[in-house]
Amino acid sequence: MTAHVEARGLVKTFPVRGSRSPVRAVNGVDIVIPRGRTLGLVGESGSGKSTVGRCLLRLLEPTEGTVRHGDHDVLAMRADQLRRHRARSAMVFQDPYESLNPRMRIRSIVEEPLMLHTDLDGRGRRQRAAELMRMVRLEEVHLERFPHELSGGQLQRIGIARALATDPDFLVLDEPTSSLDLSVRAGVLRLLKRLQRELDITFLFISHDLTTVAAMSDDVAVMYLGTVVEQGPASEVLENPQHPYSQALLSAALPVTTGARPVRHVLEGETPSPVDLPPGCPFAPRCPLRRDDCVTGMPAPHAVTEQHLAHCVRVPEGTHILPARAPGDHVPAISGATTR
Ligand SMILES: Nc1ncnc2c1ncn2[C@@H]1O[C@H](COP(=O)(O)OP(=O)(O)OP(=O)(O)O)[C@@H](O)[C@H]1O
Repeated sequence: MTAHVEARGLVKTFPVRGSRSPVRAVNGVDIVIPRGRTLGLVGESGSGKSTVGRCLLRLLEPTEGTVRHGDHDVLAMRADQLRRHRARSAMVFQDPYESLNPRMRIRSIVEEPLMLHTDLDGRGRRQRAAELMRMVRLEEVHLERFPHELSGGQLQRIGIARALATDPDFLVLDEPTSSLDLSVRAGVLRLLKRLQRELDITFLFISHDLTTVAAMSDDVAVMYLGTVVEQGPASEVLENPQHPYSQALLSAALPVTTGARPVRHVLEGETPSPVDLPPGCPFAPRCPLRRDDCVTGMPAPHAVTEQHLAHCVRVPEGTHILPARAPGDHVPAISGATTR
């Protein structure tokens, strides 16, 4: 399938005060999302997921690489082209109480992107705001309220309405349900799915919650320390992870209710600092299957199936499966992997 949104060789560094080495938050990421599909981006906290999302929207300026959206080379756009292009994409943030201005009425929050990116007059904006409220299944009367008068679930629907205001065809959803009560999460996820289907929107769906990612995603990419270590169809990556890091991440998040006793893989040590990246495979220092050639260069992607890539030198040889641990072994604390 042809890409609707695509990044190649994406790198983003941030300067560190008092150090000559920058943080390499994203270190050479390739991503492809076909039109109307969802790529789930998973990985522990600090692995670079949000930075990738912001670079795709050019809310952050990538240090290296290319980003394409539709027919456009996003990074080549001048300021005026970029301003027009911004109407075609948007971001939904984790916490709507933080991301939406508490001093603005909901109407102003929803209509602001229309002011910035369209020529609609006051009447046109009011009509669009009313339409957006219907799309996110909220009553119009909420437009006259302030954020603190709405529940978390209602407010995230406002965040979605605002993101959809200019009729974008690409959304970055950065943990869109993590701050919500369990009881309202499913409703917001169903809403997102319906809107995606009806409006043919492409999603990058960032989440710690692997259950949610499984429910939402067509494809999944697993990030570790600024790189994608594995990506492919969601069912293959989540049910049959190949990269040792993906195996550990997913095993830490196995639902405890499944029949067989889940095998959980222990990872020793801490994730290295993105200021001082290890040579070769970023996971090598913690990988139980590490060998000498893991540190000599970044492993080339190996095609497990046509669409399923794993960046591990052992995968082509079939020696990449982590050994099972004895029952009662310590359960690893891989931050960010949950089944909440
Ligand atoms: N503006 C910034 N300045 C300096 N370092 C940054 C900045 N933004 C992100 N980083 C660093 O880049 C790395 C990746 O961060 P990022 O937020 O993209 O990860 P993440 O996977 O989205 O994490 P989380 O799940 O906690 O949001 C981290 O080490 C983070 O500290």
